[in-house]
Amino acid sequence: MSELCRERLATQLAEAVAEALRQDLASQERALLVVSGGSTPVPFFQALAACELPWSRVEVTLADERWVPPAHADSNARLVGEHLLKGPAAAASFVPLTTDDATPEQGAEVVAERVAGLAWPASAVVLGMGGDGHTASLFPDSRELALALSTAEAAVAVRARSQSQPRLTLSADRLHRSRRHFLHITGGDKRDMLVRALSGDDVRELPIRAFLSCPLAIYWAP
Ligand SMILES: O=C(O)[C@H](O)[C@@H](O)[C@H](O)[C@H](O)COP(=O)(O)O
Repeated sequence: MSELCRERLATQLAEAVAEALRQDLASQERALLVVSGGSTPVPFFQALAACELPWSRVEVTLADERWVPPAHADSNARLVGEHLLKGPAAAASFVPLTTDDATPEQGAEVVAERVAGLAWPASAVVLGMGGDGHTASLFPDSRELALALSTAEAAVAVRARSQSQPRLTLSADRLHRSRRHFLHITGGDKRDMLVRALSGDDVRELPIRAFLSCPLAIYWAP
């Protein structure tokens, strides 16, 4: 049952995001979509790839990335390439968050400049959430969390004990620069975490809270 619910949720989210892009493309030449990685988005990516859009006018980038080569199994760029940028959607302009530098600290400035040049404000930012209340790579156990929550820079290198790889995340400020925000989560544990996040305001404890004070379309299925 939950599988069917999650498929329907993914389709509904894809239709909402496609409509957001269409609305903005009616009045601007290019539109930006920011998506998250992980496992939850896969059916959403597949449903969105099937949507009718002027994909050549759509820019796609990530809310965050693991600092691994694009061909690595853990790469979010690889995930987007395998599930979203297929068929007509392959005409979209994908902007990765990694460079050839050995560390995200070395590559962060170049990535920040690359990201800053996109069609902000985004038409849509689609966030996920981890079981620890993180979103993008804004991790409660990261020493760089305070910086990522406060900087005006577009991208920040982050490391977290809970994560096996260093990361590059868009800053909270940059992720807020969108006309629409969506949160895509599934299952009881994430529902419970969202309830907990909604009942407090300490962003450093649960970074998803940084996005609970703006309009947020929550797409949740069991
Ligand atoms: O790079 C990542 O992993 C994501 O951007 C991350 O923020 C993700 O949205 C959450 O960790 C939820 O991941 P799942 O969908 O796999 O639970």
